[in-house]
Amino acid sequence: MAKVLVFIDNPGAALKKSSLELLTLARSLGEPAVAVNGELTDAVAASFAEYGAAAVLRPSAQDLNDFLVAPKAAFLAAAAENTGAGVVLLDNSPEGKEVAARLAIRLNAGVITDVVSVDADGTAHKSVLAGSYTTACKAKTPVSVLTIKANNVVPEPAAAPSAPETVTVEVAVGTVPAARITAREQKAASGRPDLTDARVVVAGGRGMDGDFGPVEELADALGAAVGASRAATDAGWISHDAQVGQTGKTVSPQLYISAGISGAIQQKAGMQTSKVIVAVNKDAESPVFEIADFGIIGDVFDVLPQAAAEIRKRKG
Ligand SMILES: Cc1cc2nc3c(=O)[nH]c(=O)nc-3n(C[C@H](O)[C@H](O)[C@H](O)COP(=O)(O)OP(=O)(O)OC[C@H]3O[C@@H](n4cnc5c(N)ncnc54)[C@H](O)[C@@H]3O)c2cc1C
Repeated sequence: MAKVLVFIDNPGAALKKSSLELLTLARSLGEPAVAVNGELTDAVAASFAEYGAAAVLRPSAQDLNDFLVAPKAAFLAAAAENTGAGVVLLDNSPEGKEVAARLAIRLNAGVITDVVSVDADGTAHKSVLAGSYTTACKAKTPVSVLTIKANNVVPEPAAAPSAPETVTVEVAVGTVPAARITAREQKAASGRPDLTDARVVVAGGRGMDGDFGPVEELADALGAAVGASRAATDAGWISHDAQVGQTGKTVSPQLYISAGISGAIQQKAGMQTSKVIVAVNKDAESPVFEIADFGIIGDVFDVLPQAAAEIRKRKG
């Protein structure tokens, strides 16, 4: 059976849904093992067993978080060699992609990013050129490194839990050329889900005219993350972190509500793999309606508050 290695970086107190998705995908491709950096809580270890991991690999060095990505790639390369993995799966975050690239160089492996699904034979599917094409691609190398977009796999525990063995992997951090982190500042938490992992995203554009209140109100009614077009972030109405699109974040939620956004190709590039797209725009000719599953021709300042009120009412 093919060996599949999943990289989980600093899982925290409990595994994120995107990590459970990686473990579920790994099981569909072969026998999964997990390389974990950072603290490993009992709850996280229990999830590894629940999701059928055969082994949990830990770095010998405890200070990987003191550096930028290079030592993490070194750890993962050693873990891949230890397990004989033919496929390595990482999340599709900017850091995940950078680790993937460095890992691929170390393993002489093909790397495919922005993957939305993987066939049993290792063929990966992704959309390219600002979402204009969907492609199927397969690495020709013995090892392939894939970064997987969140929200494209339904997390499912294994039929029977495993009893993963714990393996310590030697990582000589001192021999890896790496930049040391000298200071960190915690970002204020919004209380909303992370944009790239969220199951529901409510995004606003220039049509919000400087007032993101209705977007935030609807997002909170739905337990959603808040996104934005570049027009809105460039105008300073909301932080650049919220930008969705070619030069912003790529999201793939179950539901994407687009409010006062025209649907330019650079915006579509970041959200068109969403499962259901609902567009609210007062211009019936707006290109966003070409990709929307449901369209509401109306003013965001009428539609969004009504939707939020109705959702709150139904939630009780
Ligand atoms: C290299 C490059 C990279 C880019 N990267 C990105 C990116 O990552 N993400 C991104 O989003 N853009 C990106 N852009 C910009 C992109 O081309 C568009 O300019 C941008 O997406 C437009 O944002 P918008 O839809 O909010 O604004 P507009 O195109 O101005 O659309 C506003 C929409 O709101 C509607 N509207 C106005 N008032 C209301 C109202 N009261 N109620 C309902 N609807 C209303 C209008 O009918 C219109 O359709 C990039 C551009 C370039 C050149």
